[in-house]
Amino acid sequence: MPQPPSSSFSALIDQSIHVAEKFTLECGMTLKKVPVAYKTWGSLNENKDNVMIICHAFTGSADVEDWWGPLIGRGKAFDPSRWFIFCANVLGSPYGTASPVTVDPEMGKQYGPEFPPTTIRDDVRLHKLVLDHLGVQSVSVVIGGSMGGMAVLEWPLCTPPGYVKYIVPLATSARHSAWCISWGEAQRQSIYSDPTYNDGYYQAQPAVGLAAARMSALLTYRSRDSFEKRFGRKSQVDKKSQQQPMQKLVQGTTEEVLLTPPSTPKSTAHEAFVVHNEGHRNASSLRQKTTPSPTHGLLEVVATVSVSDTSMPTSGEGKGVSVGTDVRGTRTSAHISVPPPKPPIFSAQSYLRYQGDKFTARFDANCYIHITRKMDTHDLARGRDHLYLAGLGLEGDRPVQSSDRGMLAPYESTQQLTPSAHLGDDEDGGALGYVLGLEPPRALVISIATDGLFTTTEQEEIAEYIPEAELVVIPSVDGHDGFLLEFEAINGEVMRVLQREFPEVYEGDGRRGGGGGKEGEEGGGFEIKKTSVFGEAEVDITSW
Ligand SMILES: N[C@@H](CCO)C(=O)O
Repeated sequence: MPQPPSSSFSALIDQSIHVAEKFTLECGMTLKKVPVAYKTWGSLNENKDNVMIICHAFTGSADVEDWWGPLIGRGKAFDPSRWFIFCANVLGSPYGTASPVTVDPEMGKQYGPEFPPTTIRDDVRLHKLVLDHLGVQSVSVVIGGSMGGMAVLEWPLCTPPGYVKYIVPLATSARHSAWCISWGEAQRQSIYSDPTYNDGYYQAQPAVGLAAARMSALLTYRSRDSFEKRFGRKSQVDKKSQQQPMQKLVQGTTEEVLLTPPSTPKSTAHEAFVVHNEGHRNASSLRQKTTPSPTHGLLEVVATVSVSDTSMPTSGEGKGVSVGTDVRGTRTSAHISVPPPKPPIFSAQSYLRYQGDKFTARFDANCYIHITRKMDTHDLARGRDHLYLAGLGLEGDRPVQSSDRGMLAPYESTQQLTPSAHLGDDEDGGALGYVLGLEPPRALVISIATDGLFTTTEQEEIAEYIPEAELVVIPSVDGHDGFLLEFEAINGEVMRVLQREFPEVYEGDGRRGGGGGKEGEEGGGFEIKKTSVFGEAEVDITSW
């Protein structure tokens, strides 16, 4: 099987690669020659402790400028003139760190579906090796949202006490909820159901399944009201989105697949078939289909909707189509005197398809499966119940040691599935509350008010058990992705706590020079200046 370079996706990013000679994962497997992709901005101070770690979300990368760009710059929350900012790509992501698209140095071929399972804790331990390599002595603050927020919560627990001084988790949870686990499962099933997936041993990206997964994921990242406000029942008149071939990623090159079924109706039944399958992206199976029976009966339903509901968008080519009702009350076939109507395309539908295509050009299906499973393992109390018991004096007299904090907590499937005590079961929050109590004090926990994926209740739980933590709920119509879009509000909140917690860092004008893309840039506004490749910011929301 021809192998693409492992950098086929990561080549998009100007980043550094550190290679760890070997790394043992929580699952017990040892990876050799492990690439870790990372980016830094600013420079280390003399004490090598002015360190700000930023943790990326599910499909993000080490390129913070791409997805949180408006937060970086002089006078902003991520100020490279004051901070040494570090962001590393997670295991399993296609953007440079070891993943299913990486070539296994021992086998000489991509890991593919054989890439071993990894956890958020593995990411933290691996990224700390890079910080050690860079000479970092301790970390002032760790900030990140969604999956990045999971890592934020794990950093202080997977490193020696005091190594991390402060944390800002956004739009995240102390453990992955049943709701999130279920969405991940549904999205994996979309990928598995693509006939080209081939158990993960594909040469060409199973783009149809991956696009479907991204479409449903995207809906969980937004909100009902944001879609209503943006799209309503508008039609999509741009023919591009209906007719443009979808690009399939094939080992770094692209091939085209027809998006739409044959468009010349041979009969009214055939037209119904075409309308029925509008948007069905598996063009090859459509080509193999036999013409459906004219008595199929679907035409009536579809044609009636097209012409009797005047609020339905149409391409404008359906004028003159009439649908009658005979004396027995049975619908008759559409009377086609002019070219038949194209299936109606709502703007909202078209946007989803656009997002699906955009995503398959930048992400890998095996990586998608891998990272959703990684998030499923997230539970701060997993394997740490003994800390809680020791705290209650129920596990002998052994004092809690730093090595207990989960740095190499055993990972077994049974443990992964063992629920920790539920918050609220005990007044003290049980094991999870106890573990949250080990986090650095005064954390700023940020929630997006309309987040239906990682709900405000989950951030309330985090804030309740971290000593003296503060919860800020940011109003936003955008749902979960608000953490990638509400730049000004997030910047203000993060700046406020950083100046309070690290007054010494804000003395003077800040340093100039050193490495870092936006070193000299003054704060400026928070408008989106460029459409993010990896994040959700779009300059022109109508450009698709
Ligand atoms: N929309 C973002 C956040 C998900 O939590 C992503 O795709 O990574």
